Amino acid sequence: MGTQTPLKLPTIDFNDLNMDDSNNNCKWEEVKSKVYNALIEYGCFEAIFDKVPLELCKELFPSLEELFDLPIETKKLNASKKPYHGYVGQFPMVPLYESMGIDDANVLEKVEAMTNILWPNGNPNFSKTIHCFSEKLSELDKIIRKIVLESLGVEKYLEEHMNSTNYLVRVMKYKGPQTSETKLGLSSHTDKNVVTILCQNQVDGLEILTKDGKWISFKPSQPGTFIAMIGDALHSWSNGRLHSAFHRVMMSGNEARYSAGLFSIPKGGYLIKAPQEMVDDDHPLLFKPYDHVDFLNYYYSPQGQTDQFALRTYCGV
Ligand SMILES: O=C(O)CCC(=O)C(=O)O
Ligand SMILES: [Fe+2]
Repeated sequence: MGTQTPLKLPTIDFNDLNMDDSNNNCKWEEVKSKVYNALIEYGCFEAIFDKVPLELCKELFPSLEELFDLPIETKKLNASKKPYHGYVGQFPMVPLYESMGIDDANVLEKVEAMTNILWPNGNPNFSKTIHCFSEKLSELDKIIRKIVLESLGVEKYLEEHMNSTNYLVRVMKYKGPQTSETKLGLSSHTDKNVVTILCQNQVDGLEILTKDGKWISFKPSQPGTFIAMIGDALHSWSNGRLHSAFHRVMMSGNEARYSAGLFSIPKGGYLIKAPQEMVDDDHPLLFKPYDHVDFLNYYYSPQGQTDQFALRTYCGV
């Protein structure tokens, strides 16, 4: 009996690639085809992107440790009206998990305002690190979205598409379960936003479900890489062409896992609607137009929280 090669996500190198490279540039075309194929097949891929330098990631994780070491009463000051945009933790189902969020983290003043709530005596290093991380990583978000729209042949909507979102940085801590047994860190879900780009410390745990039902354990191919993932908003906008993958976090051992993600999120009031070019006889419309914030109200309701296919229930045709 032969041994099976473990499943692995595609790794795509974005170094030396710029937004304005799109006209007749070989590297752009090569990356474009890899990205599009990965998003159809897996809904995600590993990205090498040195505009966020390794040194910045090395500064980020100690900052996150400092953040999550704050007293619980302080962490709760990271409040938001939107679910999962502020402090989340102490859930009986996933006791290892905690997360915090910073809206518009690409805007320095917004980060500073949150930092000053958490550290009344200030923490300029924290603000600088989070702001720099989101500002630089938002370039990768924009490259990916431009590639997606070009690949779908609908780049004429690029400006509207880019203007329809905000950025949230969410940072996560998963305690080590202190056993050799594997424990659930974060339940299986699809992201609801447009694109998510994540990085992690040296502790693995993220798993991605393939279309044929196999879990891939994500192992970065080198330190400082990212995983980029499509959320339901882009799945529905592309009328199902791009896959939004179920994923979860499984934890074992003693060490805590820290991760940070940049989420591009549709603005409230903007109607997510597959362009007419995405709909034809072979691709009948899958979802009625919907507002992301209204959909989240359903998703975070008691019924929505037990609904694996919440978007389909909410606005499936
Ligand atoms: O921590 C991770 O790697 C995954 C986090 C995640 O899936 C999420 O925040 O939606
Ligand atoms: Fe997720």
